[in-house]
Amino acid sequence: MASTFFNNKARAAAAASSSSKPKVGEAKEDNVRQQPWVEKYRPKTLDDVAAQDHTTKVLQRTLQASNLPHMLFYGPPGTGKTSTILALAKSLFGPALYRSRILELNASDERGIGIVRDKVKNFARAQLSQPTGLDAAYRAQYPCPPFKIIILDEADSMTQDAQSALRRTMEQYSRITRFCLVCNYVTRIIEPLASRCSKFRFKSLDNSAAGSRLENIALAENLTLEDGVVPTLIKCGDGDLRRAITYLQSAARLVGATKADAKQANGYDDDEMTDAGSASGTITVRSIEEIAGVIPEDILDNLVQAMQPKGSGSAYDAVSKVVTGLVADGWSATQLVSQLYRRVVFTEAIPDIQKNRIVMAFSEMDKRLVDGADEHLSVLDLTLRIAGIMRSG
Ligand SMILES: Nc1ncnc2c1ncn2[C@@H]1O[C@H](COP(=O)(O)OP(=O)(O)OP(=O)(O)O)[C@@H](O)[C@H]1O
Repeated sequence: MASTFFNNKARAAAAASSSSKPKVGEAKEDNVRQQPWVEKYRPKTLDDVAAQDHTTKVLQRTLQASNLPHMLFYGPPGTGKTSTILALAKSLFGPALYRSRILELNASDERGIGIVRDKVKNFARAQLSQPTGLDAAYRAQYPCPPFKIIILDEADSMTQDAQSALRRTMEQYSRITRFCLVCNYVTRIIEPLASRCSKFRFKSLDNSAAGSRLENIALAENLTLEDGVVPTLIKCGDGDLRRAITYLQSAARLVGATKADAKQANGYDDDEMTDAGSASGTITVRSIEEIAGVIPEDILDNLVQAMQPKGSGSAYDAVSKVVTGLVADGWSATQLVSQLYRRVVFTEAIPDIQKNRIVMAFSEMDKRLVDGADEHLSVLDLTLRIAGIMRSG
């Protein structure tokens, strides 16, 4: 099973590193190495934000005018929403004022009505302290406008009551406090709140923007990539750059583990790394797919084959056998649903009228899985329903 494989690798890497004595400077280097790359390569300025040109252009203008409206950033995960508001806030206030002028609440904070009445309101109404000790050069670089910013990340997970309570606070203290709501699903933000904000839509990164970002990271980290790794990362990331970067870092760790194993087994020290060591340092397409939990095409072929109409008999035995095997091998139901979706919906072989019903079955299954239904039963139900639809002609 994929996860066991990686756990063993991770254990081997940990064992290898704990048995060797750290050299001077290694601990610090390790900290840098272990820092999540999504943070390390988070855009620092608006110019660094890739593929959201319209949004960054408008925000550059507000930056020059130093006057922000309340804002609502929405769009798919990992497309730069949080990075953009953080970069904007840093450009407005600089390091000296950033902490006192920004309140950032994210999904790990409780965001019921209590927190809006308490933490958010208290910060929103607090008078601005006059910045002291900022020299002319600092003021020339950072506009330091006379307001604070409250960033509510994942605002779509706020309760309706909490969102309603926010309306009044937004209005009452707008002179000294601006809000930036960040969310994936704009429809989950109540209309009176949305209408108080300027809306900015973030789109999934196109392949070339995501690809060049990933290539730059690989270059900066001195990684060797097999042909096809970047397109595979883009495919597995599915428009989410955060996910693609995380897969790349996991694969690089695995390569690190392989090098450590090789060094330990062969007794080489750092300066004596051989060709064998560097060859094992190449990141492969398969390693990315393993990390992403991508189900190999031949396994998916078997499932699709079992679902095909054959004579008048039931598909149950054939489908159930493949699904039981998939579950026993530990493949995630969500992954299976997403790969199967692409297979079934993009094929020409199924008529549109059937696809219509199949898509309905997928959407119901997606909801069930999000609600925590049993994975085995859900996948079995979905695949049998699709088989039934295909048989019904
Ligand atoms: N447009 C982008 N330009 C450059 N880097 C990006 C971009 N989008 C995402 N990234 C990378 O992905 C990481 C995550 O991005 P970010 O947190 O801004 O996404 P998000 O849209 O706020 O996601 P979520 O909706 O899940 O909160 C960043 O640290 C950065 O490395």
